[in-house]
Amino acid sequence: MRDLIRGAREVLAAIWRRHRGKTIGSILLMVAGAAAAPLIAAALAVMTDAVVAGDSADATRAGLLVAALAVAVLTFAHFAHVFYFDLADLAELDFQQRLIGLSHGTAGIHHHEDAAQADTLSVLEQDSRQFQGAIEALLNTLGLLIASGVTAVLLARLHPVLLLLPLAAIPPLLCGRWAERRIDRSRTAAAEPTRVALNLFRLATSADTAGELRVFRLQKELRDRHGVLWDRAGDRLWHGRLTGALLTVAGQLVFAAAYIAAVLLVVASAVRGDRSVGDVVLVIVLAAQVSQQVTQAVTLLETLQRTASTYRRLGELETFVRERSGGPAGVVEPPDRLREGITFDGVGFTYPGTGTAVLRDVDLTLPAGATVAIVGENGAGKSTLVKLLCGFYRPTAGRITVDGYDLAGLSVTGWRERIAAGFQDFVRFELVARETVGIGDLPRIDSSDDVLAGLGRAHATDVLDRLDSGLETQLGKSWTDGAELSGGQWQKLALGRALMRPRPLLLVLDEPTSALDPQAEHDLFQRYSEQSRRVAAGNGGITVLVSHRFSTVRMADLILVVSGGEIVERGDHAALMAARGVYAELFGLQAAAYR
Ligand SMILES: Nc1ncnc2c1ncn2[C@@H]1O[C@H](COP(=O)(O)OP(=O)(O)OP(=O)(O)O)[C@@H](O)[C@H]1O
Repeated sequence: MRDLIRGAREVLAAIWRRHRGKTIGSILLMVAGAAAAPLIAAALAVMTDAVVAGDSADATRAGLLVAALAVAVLTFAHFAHVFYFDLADLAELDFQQRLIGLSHGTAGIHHHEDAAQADTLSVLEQDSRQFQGAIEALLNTLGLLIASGVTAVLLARLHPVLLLLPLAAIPPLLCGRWAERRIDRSRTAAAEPTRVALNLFRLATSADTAGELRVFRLQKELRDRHGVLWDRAGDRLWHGRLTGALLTVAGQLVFAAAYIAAVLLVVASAVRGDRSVGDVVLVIVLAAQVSQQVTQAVTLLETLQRTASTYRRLGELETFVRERSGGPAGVVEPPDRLREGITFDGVGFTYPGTGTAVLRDVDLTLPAGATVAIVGENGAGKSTLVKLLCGFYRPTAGRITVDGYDLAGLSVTGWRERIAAGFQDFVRFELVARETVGIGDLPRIDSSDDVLAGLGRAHATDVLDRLDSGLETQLGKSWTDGAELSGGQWQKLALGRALMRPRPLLLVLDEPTSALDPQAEHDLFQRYSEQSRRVAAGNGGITVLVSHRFSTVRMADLILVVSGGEIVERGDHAALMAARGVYAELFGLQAAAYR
């Protein structure tokens, strides 16, 4: 029950936040329409008695009242629906914006990498389409309460025992709630196979995968796996829905028995002459309305229960995100320039939900103004170091300090404003080219000069030569006239985006040039590091580059070799070569391969 009230409160609060006038208007229409319905029964009874008594004036007046009430019910309901559609859109907008905030408005990304929370997010995404029904259900419930009140008064006037009739509504209500809970459990159980099946579907229908799927002849395999998962999800849903339907029917049967008893009670007393014909009409119509009200209540409660589950899930996810954020949000503004650098002090890290530390006892300083390269085998922990630097996760041991300030205590927004990053799995934002690059520094997105400067720093202005309208060209296959780019071209734009901010305190480049050829990558970083040294002399900014290409890495001021979650070697190229350790060996192997 608490869940139900919370769900109803959340929906009402959402529409109230978005549009008070429409919320009030829809409630008034609903109340008026709801009260009119049972009054029709009373007016019908008066009309019947007037007809039986041969009083044509009274019969006409009552008849006109019946007509007026019927018109009111129909028109109010119609206008109320217009409001529902609008309010449902507003509630959906409110919910989706909360979901976006939860999904990407947080400092950390742990909820995206936890399977259970990913399931919850996927169910919530689907649930965000249900507000049409939720708003209607909520307002209809308010109307139903009023209609039931008026009906109860009319029934009590006929015979006090008839007041028990709504009590017979309790079994169907309870059964309806049990049914909804059962269905909800089956939806949760089906969430994982549904999510994986949808991922497979996207994989099997995406243009990006077309080549590999053909070469490896994966079409049948994917279709089979997709089918198996879909069947598994379907089975779980089917059992839930079937049990739910059986429970609902059982509850309805109890009410049907009570309905028949109520009508028989008044008919018997009318036969004895204790009641008028109008009373019989009244009880038949009212009992039918009670039946309708009960059926409606069950359906409404099911819908409200579903809405309540949606908000419960949203609340659980919010709690998860809050609790796993690793402590209170930092408030200290980061410095405008770095004097000392960024220091890792005994840093260890274990991904949530796993038992193995992927970083152990990392002690290191990234000096202000330096270009730092991180190398190491796959899975060594390079990207994890980067994620900690960006503040996506907090260390599970030790701390990271920025000029002596604990990174965990720095304002997330402030830190994000002072860093820039380019990742290997960059996003192909299908916007116009200027925006695709410009979103790297939102306040300057409209400045073509600034966007060109970012592209210049990334040595990526040549991508524009292929675009009909230059910076204003719409990019992406989703648009009819959108220009499609090669993987390397998309990556160059992503690099331009990463370099939009001219003076970041920390620039992280996690294999951002993997789609470029080694020579192009080498040339790019040669020129980039010259520029960045000039900029770094001003604000002490640090560039961190993760790369597997030693020809690029060698120009860094400091090279870190990561292995098994530890820094096993550190120094510049000359020092590491002289040490004849892992770095020297790997450098020698790669150089020989290119010879
Ligand atoms: N979200 C995650 N949840 C659990 N474990 C993870 C997660 N991401 C990475 N790992 C594990 O952490 C370890 C380090 O991964 P990381 O991505 O930091 O390696 P990397 O050095 O960047 O590798 P690569 O060169 O392949 O990109 C790996 O063993 C990986 O399986």
